Amino acid sequence: MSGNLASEYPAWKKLQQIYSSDHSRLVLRDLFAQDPQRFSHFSKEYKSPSGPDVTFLLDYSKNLITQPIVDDLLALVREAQVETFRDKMFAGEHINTSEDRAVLHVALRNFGDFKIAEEGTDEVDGVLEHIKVFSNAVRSGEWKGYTGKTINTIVNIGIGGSDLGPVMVTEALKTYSKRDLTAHFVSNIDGTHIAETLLLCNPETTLFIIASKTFTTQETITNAETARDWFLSTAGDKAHVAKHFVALSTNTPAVTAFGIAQENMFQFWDWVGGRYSLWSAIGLSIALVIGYDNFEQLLKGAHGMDQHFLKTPLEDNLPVILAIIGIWYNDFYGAQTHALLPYDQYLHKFADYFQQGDMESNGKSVTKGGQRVDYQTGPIIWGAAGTNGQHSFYQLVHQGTKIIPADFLAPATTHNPIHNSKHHRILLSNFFAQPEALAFGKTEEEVRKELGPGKTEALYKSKVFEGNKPSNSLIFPKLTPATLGALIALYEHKIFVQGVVWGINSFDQMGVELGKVLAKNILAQLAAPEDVKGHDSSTTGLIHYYQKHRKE
Ligand SMILES: O=P(O)(O)OC[C@H]1O[C@@H](O)[C@H](O)[C@@H](O)[C@@H]1O
Repeated sequence: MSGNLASEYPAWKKLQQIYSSDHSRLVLRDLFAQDPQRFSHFSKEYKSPSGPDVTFLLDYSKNLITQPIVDDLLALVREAQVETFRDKMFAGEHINTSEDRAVLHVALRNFGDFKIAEEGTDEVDGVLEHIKVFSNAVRSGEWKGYTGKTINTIVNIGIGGSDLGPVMVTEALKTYSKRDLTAHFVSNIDGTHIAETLLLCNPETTLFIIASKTFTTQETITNAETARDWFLSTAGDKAHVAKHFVALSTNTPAVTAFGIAQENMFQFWDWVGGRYSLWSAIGLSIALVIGYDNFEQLLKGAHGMDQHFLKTPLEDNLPVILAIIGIWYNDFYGAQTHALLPYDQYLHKFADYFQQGDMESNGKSVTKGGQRVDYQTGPIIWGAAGTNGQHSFYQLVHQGTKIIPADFLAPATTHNPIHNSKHHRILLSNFFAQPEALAFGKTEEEVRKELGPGKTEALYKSKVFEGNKPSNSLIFPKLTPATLGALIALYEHKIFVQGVVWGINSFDQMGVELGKVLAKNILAQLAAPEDVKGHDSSTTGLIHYYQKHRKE
């Protein structure tokens, strides 16, 4: 986030030369054969420096790297002054320059360690206490609806960062959830989303959580108004709203104008980016679902990773290692995407979550200094829970023409050891097998030996796996709240490091604005064909078709 062009760093130029001269020699079969200790050279075990016990193993040996390449990538990190910018972030400096804001999601999980001078950071504990008291009251049944009944359903209405984090975490930690409290998440402006959800709700026992940092987001406010109308159509008296609607926001006047009392508002601050907000009041639905103590464990697990990121030398710093490996493929190998492949059904929303986390952060093409970059920035993030992906897109990952770096993640122990853990052993055998198959493939010689003579040349060729497909493997003992917190923070900081190296601002999101403005303009023109003005022929034609065929 220095604003420099990454391509001007000496280490960048050196890495380009290394790629040109050496990449054909970077063959995993050979690299493993040459160094029997490769696994121990390129794997690290994380142990949380404080708080709850969190540990995991990151194996990055199946990457197209050597120690000199790692050293040059670390030199790049130094030249980009990543450590300086990291320290600025933790100190509360306004590193989000375009919006003149601090970037302080780390302050939301700072159990007293870091000194941060920014307005609002001293209010964090108070909001956590509010979350604790409120979530305990709802979960215990002490909080009653307007007819005196206990709340058994919550509906979080929010979008983007005010939705994806709570969705991902409540799914990931479902095993810790209060099973008699059902949680729904409504995000889409498509009326289908709220309509289908309301069919499952009883106004007497439902709590709506309106989650919006700005409290101006069209989707969220429209869905919230619809929910309020639906509620009032049964409850009648507006005074009952107080028992059934709470808000999570930085915008007190807008929350009050909506009709939510200030005591039912959970505050956060402009230094919390939407996609980094699950640790803030936006996490209220998480605390309701898994309980406040587990929510706090999540925060503490993340805090441990913050300390690791802040204090560990670069060569042992796990977010830095993930970041440099990503840069190596993204910028030198020309990889377009990065797959997140958790072998854990509970993590089935992990890739969706980091689609926003990574792509909204690093999907930029201008440096902080305003220069157009002449290299690739953020990768396309995608993925699915294993083993489902194996039966759909892995074909392309194994034998397609693209290089697709991937992270495989799995717990050693499952929360559901059914059938004597048979399921889990099968799952993990796949978790181990896929990176192995990707890295080492199957040669033509091996195929010929296996099939024997007399087959067509085409068949021999089609069964070859070229291998040399890179991946990281990350294995942890069990998916606990603290472990999940550490994993999320690991990826958050990876995104940070990459953003600094690329010289971009990872903390604004100007790219989401244009479409919103155009949609607002078009919304005002939808009534009649003669209102449709100022568009290209394609957009005009599409709107006219809609106007001709709609039935409202
Ligand atoms: O929480 P809000 O203000 O309703 O914003 C929701 C989302 O709105 C989007 O426009 C932003 O790109 C996201 O970053 C944000 O998370």
